[in-house]
Amino acid sequence: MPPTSPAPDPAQNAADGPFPKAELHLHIEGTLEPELAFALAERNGVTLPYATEDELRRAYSFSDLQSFLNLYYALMAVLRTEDDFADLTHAYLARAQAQGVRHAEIFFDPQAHTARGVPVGTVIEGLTRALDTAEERYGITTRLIMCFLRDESAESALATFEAARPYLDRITAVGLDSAEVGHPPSKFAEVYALAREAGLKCVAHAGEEGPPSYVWEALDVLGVDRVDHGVRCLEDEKLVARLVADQVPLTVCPLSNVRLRVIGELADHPLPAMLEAGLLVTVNSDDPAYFGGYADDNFTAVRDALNLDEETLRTLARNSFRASFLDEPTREAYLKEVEAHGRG
Ligand code: HPA
Ligand SMILES: [Zn+2]
Repeated sequence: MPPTSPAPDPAQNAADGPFPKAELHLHIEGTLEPELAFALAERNGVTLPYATEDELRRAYSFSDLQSFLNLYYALMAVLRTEDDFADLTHAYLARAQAQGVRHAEIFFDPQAHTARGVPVGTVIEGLTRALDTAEERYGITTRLIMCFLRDESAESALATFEAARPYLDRITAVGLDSAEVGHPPSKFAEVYALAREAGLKCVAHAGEEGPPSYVWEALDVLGVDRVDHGVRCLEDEKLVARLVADQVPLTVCPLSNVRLRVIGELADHPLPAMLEAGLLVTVNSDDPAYFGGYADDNFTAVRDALNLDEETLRTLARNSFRASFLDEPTREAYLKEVEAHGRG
């Protein structure tokens, strides 16, 4: 099946097109667009509880993180084979390319698939088959981040890590996602220690719906290299000081924050205050098929809602590469592209 065609917005940014950027907070399962969901459902003989793509789209109205997760996990029923995961990834890469994404560090949720009888090897082989073509076909370098579902047990995370051991050479980092409140980072101290011992980087969702104490735990118990979301850090002055002092990157997802009601309106988003405080903030799309926009759609939305100027967008683009897990020469090459963008 060919990847779905990208839907670029020609009005974006100036004549130079979208800023070159890295996407650091992107759940590949959250890029499953309704048309691909229906196509895969048909291919795999899966019946979706929605008659049409429009009916499915009408379900994209969320009251909080859990209400989104319920649909996110339900739709994954259509992802069964290596081809499915490869097609999903090609569709994302084509869209990302049109949005100026030059580097993508991509989350996946193995437990959401193994729980349905899809082996972790099928998932990783499918994803990496597409990712192995990404540089040549789309001009995008990539990394893969394996996430543990925090509302599952610590034992399940450990078993997942062991099942993925044969594939660790394809994986750059581990992450932590799903329902946050009631599932603090410290629950996963043991599996994060194993991941670090195996030479992996560590990230974790914290401070999206959960309190600042979860961000402290992600830093001090899990030893994360980046915090995903982290917007609730602003409730704790000492935490902000720590994040600034150590320049711990925060992968903020503005359209996601509004759709999941973490923030009232985009115009009230604390992104400018976070930049002003000296935090190493990046802008990302999280689950773009569900939240109304891919990487540059998020850049454009915050620019318009918060009146950000070109130099602030350049800072966000620069931060995205600074916060990435790229090797230094590649990072420097991308940073040069950011500086040159829009300057003839
Ligand atoms: O925004 C998110 N938060 C937590 N878990 C998730 N899994 C997919 N998206 C998210
Ligand atoms: Zn996320």
